Amino acid sequence: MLAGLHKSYGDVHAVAGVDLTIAPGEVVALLGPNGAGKSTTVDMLLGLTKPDAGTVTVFGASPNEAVARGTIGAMLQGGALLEDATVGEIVAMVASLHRSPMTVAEALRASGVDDLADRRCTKLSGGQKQRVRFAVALVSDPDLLVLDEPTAAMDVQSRREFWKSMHGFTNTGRTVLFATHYLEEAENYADRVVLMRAGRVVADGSVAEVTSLVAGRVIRAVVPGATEAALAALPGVTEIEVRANRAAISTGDSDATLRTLLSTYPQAHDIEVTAVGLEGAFLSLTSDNTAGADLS
Ligand SMILES: Nc1ncnc2c1ncn2[C@@H]1O[C@H](COP(=O)(O)OP(=O)(O)OP(=O)(O)O)[C@@H](O)[C@H]1O
Repeated sequence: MLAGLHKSYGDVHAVAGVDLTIAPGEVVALLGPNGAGKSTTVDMLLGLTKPDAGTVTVFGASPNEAVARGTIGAMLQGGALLEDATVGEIVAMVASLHRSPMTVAEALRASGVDDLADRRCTKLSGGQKQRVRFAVALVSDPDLLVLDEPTAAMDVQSRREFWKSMHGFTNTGRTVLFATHYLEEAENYADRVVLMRAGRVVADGSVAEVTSLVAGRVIRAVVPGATEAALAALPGVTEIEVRANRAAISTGDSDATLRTLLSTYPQAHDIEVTAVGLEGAFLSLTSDNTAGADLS
């Protein structure tokens, strides 16, 4: 779907060779630190930005054709809403631009704003505005929904409700690509995670696959008498962090590390071993000294 995409802004190579094929029905989370190139990728997918090189195909058509046919619905960061119109009027106006839209009532219900139909957009909270943008994205009854940080302005409760609405949409077998900074949203709602850094895809797979790219576990313990250098020399250790008197020992082989730790420092206590989660994988794979890893 996205092949060999490149986009530069002056000296900034915002997207530096992205290839991504998304199968119908997949729910894909696009993750990456600020400036990784997520929004630029989304903008090219929607035909809002022209790539310097590479191609974008959406269900066999160009992005502009797909948007015109209503096969893509998009919800962008801070997309403008007509201030003087009511929620119902805005959704109806967008519906009128499409050939086979949902009814306005359906779109409002599916995005959880049916009680706000008569409210003017100036009178909406940030989270409510996001849900109206969601209704606008849904009303064409798209096969692919593209969302750029959809829950950015929402509180915890609104986010939960938003994802409940989304679930109703994805249950019907539609495809979704969403960019997010909330790792738990990727963990909870995506079938697949695409992690970007500096304009490239550095990991692509299920949450379990991406997490397992960062081999290892973290052993936390109080180890009286041990120096940082001595702990770093234990087998399998990749990183050491000591805070107060507690060491966090990252390791690619927690069994070997722990065996040697206990035989060398039998006085070690308060020992905890935890797996590196998606957050650990995210931090490790997007840090400056990491080479790319692609599971696809
Ligand atoms: N219109 C533009 N003009 C100049 N530089 C741009 C433009 N749009 C994006 N960039 C630059 O391209 C790079 C990628 O930006 P992009 O917005 O795609 O990242 P992102 O991953 O979406 O970041 P964020 O998480 O902060 O939204 C950044 O360095 C950004 O400053």
